[in-house]
Amino acid sequence: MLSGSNRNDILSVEVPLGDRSYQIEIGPDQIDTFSQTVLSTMSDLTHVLVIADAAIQEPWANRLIHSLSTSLRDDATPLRVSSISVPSGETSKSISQLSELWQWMLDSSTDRRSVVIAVGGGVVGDLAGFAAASFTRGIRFVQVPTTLLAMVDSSVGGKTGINLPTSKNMIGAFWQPSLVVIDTDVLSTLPERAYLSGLAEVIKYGVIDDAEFFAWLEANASGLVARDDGTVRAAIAESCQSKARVVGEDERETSGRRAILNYGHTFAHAIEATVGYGQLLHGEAVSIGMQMAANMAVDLGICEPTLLPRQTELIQACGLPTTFPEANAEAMLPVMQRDKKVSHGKLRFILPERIGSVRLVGDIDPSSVVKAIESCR
Ligand SMILES: NC(=O)c1ccc[n+]([C@@H]2O[C@H](COP(=O)([O-])OP(=O)(O)OC[C@H]3O[C@@H](n4cnc5c(N)ncnc54)[C@H](O)[C@@H]3O)[C@@H](O)[C@H]2O)c1
Ligand SMILES: O=C(O)C(=O)C[C@@H](O)[C@H](O)[C@H](O)COP(=O)(O)O
Ligand SMILES: [Zn+2]
Repeated sequence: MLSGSNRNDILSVEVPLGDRSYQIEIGPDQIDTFSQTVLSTMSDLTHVLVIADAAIQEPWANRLIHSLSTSLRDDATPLRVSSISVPSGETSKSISQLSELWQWMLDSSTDRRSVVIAVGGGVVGDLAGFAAASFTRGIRFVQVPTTLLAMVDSSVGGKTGINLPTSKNMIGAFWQPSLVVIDTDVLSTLPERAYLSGLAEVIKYGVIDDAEFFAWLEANASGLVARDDGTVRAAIAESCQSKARVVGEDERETSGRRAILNYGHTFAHAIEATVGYGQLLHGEAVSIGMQMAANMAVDLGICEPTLLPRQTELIQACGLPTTFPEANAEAMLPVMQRDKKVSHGKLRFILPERIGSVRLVGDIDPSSVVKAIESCR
């Protein structure tokens, strides 16, 4: 773990994807020197398109834009910088918002050498990433995540996209960023609820992939909730390492390995869609979804008995929900039928066997699904 490192250290994690490999730079004080980092990765850069969450335009996006517009390239010419802000919240992952971005990109004379810079949480990262993936069939993009959730999960791995009214992330593309810059200082303005939401995906890595990390989280939950600097950076680095490893093994979720990152998500996405996007934050829905999945695994007799109480205790210690009284199995089931893991019309779930190990389980009777949902009401 990284807990002993100096505050000013920048830690680099590589996402290993052959000639599309990229770095994740993790550490403080990176916004004001952002242009140097980008130009050292993309020396041919002439035009950047900054797409930012409206809530963080001031101060973070404006500081990053200042860094870009005041720097010169090797040949002493300035970068051309265009910028736009996107309304905060899940409802911006929509076709109408995407369409606005496409028009703006066209009006800004975007060409194949332009680069999109996504500055925000998972909403802006997914939306701007898909705008980059689709405009002129794909231009480069850089992720600058500003929520904990985006730092530990959504900015890494290249899943980009938007929602349909009843289906999360149903339209999108695998489109890898060229670089991910995680400036941990930006977390200082993140509201409590959004911060805690990110801890759900951190806990997920412990359950799916790393029992030692899970035990570390149990021992450090209070430091994480209190945003202790070293503890937070260690959790981000460990999470990025887990995600980079899994994505490197199965970039497009074809072998089944990457599907483990979907632990709790079949339930979570159905909750988000049925209660209305934005009512619950993604991480809150994932916490409840992981509880439903663990209950299902216990019910099917495939799960070691201490997992559920340990997972419950850690989720609660991180200030996240473990129950959801409004969960409506009747409404959720048809939405779950459109989950991307459905195969031959059958639902498949990532279920835990023990802390640090999960597997993809198919052919589950709908009555077990209903029981799992009701176990968390
Ligand atoms: N692509 C992937 O692999 C992947 C992985 C996980 C989640 N996701 C997606 O990510 C989305 C959730 O992301 P999120 O939790 O970051 O939500 P979000 O992007 O909606 O951000 C949460 C809130 O924090 C605000 N905010 C962002 N940064 C801030 C800062 N530094 N200071 C103050 N306020 C700030 C935003 O305005 C918003 O209100 C969901 O759509 C989910 O489906 C995608
Ligand atoms: O990167 C992945 O793979 C994930 O599944 C990460 C999830 O945390 C994330 O919420 C993702 O957007 C879900 O993707 P989907 O394919 O189930 O829509
Ligand atoms: Zn998720």
